[in-house]
Parts: sequence; C-alpha cells; structure tokens
Amino acid sequence: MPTPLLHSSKPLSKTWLNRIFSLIYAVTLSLLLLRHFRNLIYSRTSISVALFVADFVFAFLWLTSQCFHWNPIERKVFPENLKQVVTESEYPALDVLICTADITKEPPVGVVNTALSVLAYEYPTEKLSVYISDDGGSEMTLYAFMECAKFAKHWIPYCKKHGVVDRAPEVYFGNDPAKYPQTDEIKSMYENMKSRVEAVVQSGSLRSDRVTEPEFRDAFSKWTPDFTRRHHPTVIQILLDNNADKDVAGDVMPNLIYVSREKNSDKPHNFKAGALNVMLRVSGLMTNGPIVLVLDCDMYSNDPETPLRALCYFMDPNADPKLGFVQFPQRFSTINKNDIYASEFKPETQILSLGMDGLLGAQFMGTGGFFKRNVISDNSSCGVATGSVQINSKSLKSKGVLDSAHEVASCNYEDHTKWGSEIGFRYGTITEDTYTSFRLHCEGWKSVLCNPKRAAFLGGSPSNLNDTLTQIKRWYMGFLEIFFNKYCPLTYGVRSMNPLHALCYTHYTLRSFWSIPIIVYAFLPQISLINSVPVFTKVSENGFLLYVFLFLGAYGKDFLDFVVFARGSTLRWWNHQRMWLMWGLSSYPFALLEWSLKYFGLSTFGFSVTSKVVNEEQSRLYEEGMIEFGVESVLFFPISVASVVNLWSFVKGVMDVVINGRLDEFFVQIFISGFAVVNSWSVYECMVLRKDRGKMPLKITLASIPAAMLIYFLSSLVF
Ligand SMILES: O=c1ccn([C@@H]2O[C@H](COP(=O)(O)OP(=O)(O)O[C@H]3O[C@H](CO)[C@@H](O)[C@H](O)[C@H]3O)[C@@H](O)[C@H]2O)c(=O)[nH]1
Ligand SMILES: [Mn+2]
Repeated sequence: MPTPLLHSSKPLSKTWLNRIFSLIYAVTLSLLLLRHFRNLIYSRTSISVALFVADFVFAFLWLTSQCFHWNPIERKVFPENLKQVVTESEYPALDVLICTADITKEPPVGVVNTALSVLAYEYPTEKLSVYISDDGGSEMTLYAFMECAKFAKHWIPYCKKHGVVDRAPEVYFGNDPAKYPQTDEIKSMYENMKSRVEAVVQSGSLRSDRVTEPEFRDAFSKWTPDFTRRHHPTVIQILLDNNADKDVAGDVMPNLIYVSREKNSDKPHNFKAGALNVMLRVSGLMTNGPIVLVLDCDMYSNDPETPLRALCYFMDPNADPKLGFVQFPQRFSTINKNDIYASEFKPETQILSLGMDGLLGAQFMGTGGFFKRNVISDNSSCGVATGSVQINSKSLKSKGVLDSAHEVASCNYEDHTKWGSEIGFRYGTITEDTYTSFRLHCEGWKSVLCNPKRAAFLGGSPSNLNDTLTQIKRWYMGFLEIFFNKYCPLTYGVRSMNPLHALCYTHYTLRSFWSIPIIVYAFLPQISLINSVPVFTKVSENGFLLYVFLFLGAYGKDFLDFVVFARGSTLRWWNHQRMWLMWGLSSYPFALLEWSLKYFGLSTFGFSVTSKVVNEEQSRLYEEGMIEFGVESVLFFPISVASVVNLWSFVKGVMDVVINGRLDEFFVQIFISGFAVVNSWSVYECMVLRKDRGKMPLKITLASIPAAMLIYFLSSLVF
C-alpha cells in the first residue's frame, strides 16, 4: 500500500509570467544602462554620474531580486494523514525555546501567554518541554512563570477537554469564548494570575512573602543586591517536571524550565543567538528533543496542531535527509486595516519566501522555525555528552544534570569551541536568523516553508513609525554585517550552494544600498528643477518611453505580485511602497552609516529590542491609521527634508510650465516631484495640520526648512 500523502508542492502558475517579465525588463534595463554609458563617455557631468550610480544600484538589486521570482512554489500539508504513517508513540520529543529579554518592553504576562499556548499543544505531553530564556535576568519573569506553572495545570486540561483552538488565554478570553461549566472559573483564575504578575512587575520588587515554596526561594535568593541584568550568575529553575507534576485531571504535565544564562559585563553575550545556543545546550542535557522549535516571546501559537504539520515533513519516510528545518512565516495579529507601516512584511514573508522555498528553502525568520536538533547543534563535538544523558526525566532535577546545565550556561563555556562559528546559531551579526539559515544552506541543508491558512503563530509588530524605522535599521545593519564577512553570500555563497539562492541572500544583505538611488531620486531631479536645469530626456524623445516602461513595469509587477497573486489590498500595497521610500531615506542610510562607524571601529551597536507595549493614545492613532511621528527621532529628519524639497520643486516646476511652457523638458522631473508629494501627504499633515501626539516635532519641522534652503543654496553654486 502506498504511503498516504503527507505534503505536496507545486510551482506557482505565475512562474512563466515572472520569467518572461524578467527577460523583457532586463533587456530594457540594459538599454538604459547603455544610454548611461554613452552619456558618461560623451557628455559627463556630475549629474549624469549620480544618475548612473543610482540606476546601476537599482539595476543590481533588481537583478538579484529576480532570483526570488524564478521558481516560486507553494506547498500543502496533510496532518490528517500523519497517524496512518507514524503512531503517536513514535513522535519525537519536542523542545520549545522561547526568548525574552526585557520586562519593560516585553511584559511577562505576554511571555506567559506565549508559553501557555505551546504548553497546551496537541502533542503527547510527556514529549513536550518548554524552555524560557530570560536575557533580562529578571526575578519578575521567574515569578510570572511560577504563576504560569500553577495556572497551566488548569489551563491545559481545559483546552484539551473542550478542543480550544486559541490556547493563549489572553486571546481566548478576549474572543468571547463559548461557555462551558468551568469557563468562568478558569477565566477568573487567569485574571487573578495576570493581576498578581502585573502588580509585581509594576511595583518593581518582589516581596518575599509572594514566594512560599521553599524550592523557589532558593532560586530567588540568587538575586542578591549586586545582581544586574548585565552581570549575574546563571539561574535555572525547573518549574514543571514531567515526572512529578500532574494537572488537575491527573495527567502528566509538560516540562517547563526557566533559564537565565550567566552574564558578565566584560564578555560579549551575542544577543539572541547567544541566548539560543545556551538553550540548545541546556535542553540538550535535560530533554534532548530531536526537534527544537524557536519562538520569540510575543509569537504565541495560534493553532495547537502546528507541530503535527512540521512532523509531516520530518516524519515522512521519503523525506530528504538534508532537510534541516521547517519555517512557519511570521504573521501578525496587531496590524491595522491598511497596514500603514507595512509591518506585515508581505513581500518577504509571503512572496519572496516562496521563491527561496523553490530553490533550497525559505530562510529562518527568527521565530516559528522547527529545527532538527542534530542540524543546528552538534552536541558531541562540544563536550555535552548527549548520548549518555539518556533522559528519563527522573534526572531532570538531579544534581548531576543541574550542575552540567549551569556549566553549559556559563559565559565562559563557549571559549575555544565552535559554538557560534560552526555550531548553533551563528554570531557576528544582529540578524542572526538570516545568517544562520544562510550558513546552513551553504552546508547543504535544506528547509521548507509551511504556511497554512490559519496562521501557526501570531505576534505583535511595532505600532509607531519610529519603532518601525528602528527595527528595519537594525535588520539592515545586521544584513551588512553578513555581507561584509568571511562568508559573503556573493563570493562564498555563490560557490557553496545554488547560485540563484545565494543571490537571494545577496539581495537581502545589500538592500540598504537602495538608499543611494532613493536619495538621489528624492533630491537630484528636484534641486535641478528648482534651478531650472533639465536632467532627463524630453517627452518627445525616444528615451522617454524607456523611462515610462521601466517605471510602470516595476510598479506594475510589484502591484500584480502583491495585490493580484498574493491577494493583498491596494491600499496596503500603496502604503508598502510609501514605507519603502521612507525606509530608503531613513532606515537604510542610517543602517549603512552606523554599520560603517562600527566597521571602522568608531562606535558599536546592540540589539535594541522592539517594544511590545503600546499606550492608549498610541494604539488609538494606530487603529485609526494615522501615521505617528511624535518623538524627536533623527530618522525622521531626512524624510521631512525630502518632503519639503519635493513640494518646493513641484510648485516651482508647475509654475515654470504655466509661465514658460517647458513641460516637454521638465515633465519627468515634475512627475517625480509630484509622486513624492503624493507620498509625503501625511508628512505635511503631521507638520502643519495635526495637533495630536503623532504630529511632527516642531524642532524637526523647523530644522528641515533651513536644511532644504541650504541644499538649494549649495546646489545653486554648482549649477
Ligand atoms: O539580547 C537579546 C535580544 C533579543 N532577544 C529576543 O529576541 C527576540 C526578538 O527580538 P525583537 O526585538 O522582538 O526583534 P524583532 O524586531 O521582532 O526581530 C525580528 O528579527 C530578529 C533578527 O534581527 C529575529 O531574531 C526575530 O525573531 C525577528 O522577529 C525577542 O523574543 C527578544 O526577547 C534575546 O533573547 N536577547
Ligand atoms: Mn519581535
């Protein structure tokens, strides 16, 4: 009898369109570059050089991006067939690693919700372990998880008994659930736990009478007066033990373990990658699940059957032995209707990722990745004898296991080992997720993108402009660290794997260079227009059609991909391209700048954790879809200067046309300014009309007008 189908894949129907479009567009683009070369030879000016550089960068990034469109595929999984292929007793143990780092930006109640949602997975409980990594080193987090452990004993049987789908209690009770006899009781239990935790977090201290259990007192006693988040010993606490703890229905509980690795202020801790590697080792000693799921603290499970979907790939008798991980794309629950900050990352998570999936596999997205443990963590070579610690979980609390766990969580443990360079999540960049999957793909591992209709995980995303711009800046700084590294995707990558796949990584890691063309096109045609200098071909010349095709082609294809094929809304698409322009003026150039400063040893940067808290007015503005500037952020400055310059040049250009009738030679410049003005509309509103907290800070508005005038003054000296 043939094995029932566990998964399938097929090429997207638009593949032929992608390929034809790529070819035609490439030819047209070459024509443009040829024109540039001719100009450079026969009539070189600083303007023609700048435009050439801008178009060249555009062309390079466009070319590399076509690799995503060459062979996109879509997959389906059939978890309903799993039981016919493997019995439940054959399921591998699953270790879930959840990272948190900061109680103010990542409130412990939220982390507890994420943990509860996976503790209650539809998975054999005795094979499930959840590890919390607390890089914030906070006793509040430990306290929250003590409470979580108690509540879980009621929550898990409740969810399983009633087949609850939303297993993060906050989401469940927020959705007005069906009423069962225990619902009210469980709800008030949850509310009580939540308010106890919030009270402790808010008060900023843990009175010792809160903790009555003697075994927990030991753990809390580690928080001595000189314990700081940057300098402290390891704290490990087993909160739920598979072998000892039972839920209220008498069934076994999954393991729940709190780990705050040792920190030493003199020693680099490698941010999230460092945290994950400690967790790989600690979990390797304690439960050693062959499958490891990595989650960010805000990414709660939205579907209790998700592990079964992952198993459809891992347990397939015909599975590719090189399969390394299964990635569920990041999806978000907090995005407003028109996604004003493009936080959905639709192109990356829903379009481009399908293209990588058709080559060697999607990249790891930091959260929602199920890894084969032996692919990411080769325990034998680093002193952790996994084979020997055969985990019947009696040993979980044994002195031997706990001592070894403290040892592997200490900050000197990785010295002179291959952790971070050859094993585990890789160091050297703050965008550890992309880098780690790049290295795994280089080593020949493959991955799979699993994107079920109902999101497997849902998380939050920044809900104000500054946080978004900062997040993107951080990613793109990390990308530059990946590119300018020994294992550069363009040189090393192209030799080590499918070159198309390596070019996908090249594209991502060099994206911050988009800032060059975006800045050139945001200022140069405009300043020339203000100075009455034409810089593009006239409407009546042949070259004009080239520009029309290139502009409409790029925007049109992007629209088709986003709106027609990926079923996004037109407004979301528009907002996405607007954000792209904003990133191009702020996040990208600042990423380049800060990365250069670090590269030349002039400064350092860290992982600024994205805030998961929103205050009321902020969330009101976001709900209403109003852009929020508000804070005095240097990231806003170039955006605001560009808006002023474009308005100025647009008005000047239109007047020129009305008075002197020079539409033919100035059309392209006026069009670009007009396009920027339309895109800047909400910026003008924030500068002039709005009075709420989202308005542009007066300082920035006042600074951008003289800045625009200065640019004009300097340019008039050159022209
Ligand atoms: O020193 C650190 C810094 C961060 N984190 C955790 O890392 C996760 C991601 O941090 P967040 O600030 O939420 O990052 P995002 O801006 O959402 O980052 C995206 O990009 C990161 C790579 O830059 C990936 O690690 C994330 O998974 C991905 O969601 C969170 O759970 C943090 O608690 C740590 O554990 N230790
Ligand atoms: Mn996040």
